[in-house]
Amino acid sequence: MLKLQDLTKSYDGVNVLNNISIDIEDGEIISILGPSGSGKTTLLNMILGLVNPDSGRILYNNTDITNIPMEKREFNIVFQDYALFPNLNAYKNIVYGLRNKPLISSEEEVFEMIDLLDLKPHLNKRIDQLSGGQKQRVALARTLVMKPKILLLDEPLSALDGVIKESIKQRIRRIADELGLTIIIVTHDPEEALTLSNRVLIINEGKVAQYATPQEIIQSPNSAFVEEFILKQLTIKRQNILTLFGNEIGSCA
Ligand SMILES: Nc1ncnc2c1ncn2[C@@H]1O[C@H](COP(=O)(O)OP(=O)(O)OP(=O)(O)O)[C@@H](O)[C@H]1O
Repeated sequence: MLKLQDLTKSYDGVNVLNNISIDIEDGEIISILGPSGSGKTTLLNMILGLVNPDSGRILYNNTDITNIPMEKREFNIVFQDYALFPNLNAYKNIVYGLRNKPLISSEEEVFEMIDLLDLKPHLNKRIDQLSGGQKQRVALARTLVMKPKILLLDEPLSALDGVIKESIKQRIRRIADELGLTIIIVTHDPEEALTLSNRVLIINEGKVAQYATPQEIIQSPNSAFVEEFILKQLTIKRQNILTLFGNEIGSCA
């Protein structure tokens, strides 16, 4: 279990995160959701070990890891731009991290991951010959063969279009189910957070606005902010679709 206890952070005297305390169970998919500048990436980087909190603690399986450096935490992140090596083909990207730690995944395990992410037909392609969704899957495979204890994803779906988005969402769910892996995702899209996660952490101005299951958030938003920010966006989306259908029906008549 990962426990964040009273995490607080300021930059240049400006408070960015304020007493963030949540528990994350093993195998859960958690989304961190909030408006731009609310502190989502700062919190993700704190869990990863890239940013130190000013105060508070991070516990992993009851061990205090607050001062443990990033490489020793054995968590791993897929960045928004995938950060793949353009001069290597897809397969070489996937196994890159194993060159110094070959015992982490056997060749059989690497190919199981390639199968899980449906990458076999693309292994010999250069990165610039891959679509956005294929690049995302290569980035996921490259990270997963290193068997991270926790997988962090920074806006994993924002660059993908609708159909590919749904397929990557399904794969992320399968990875959590089949590997029992804890996955923490940063997003600013309420629909993505509510449809993908077991629990959603909504942060606003550096504070926990609500931390609950998607169902609880939809049925009982605990503040005007949650209702406005989250539910209003979904309502607007729904209205836009209904309006579109209305116009189409109108134009057919
Ligand atoms: N290294 C830094 N130095 C100074 N200020 C920073 C630094 N990193 C982040 N901030 C500030 O902290 C606040 C929160 O930033 P953060 O990137 O965590 O927000 P976010 O919710 O991820 O935003 P977005 O959705 O736009 O990516 C912002 O006001 C940002 O300008």
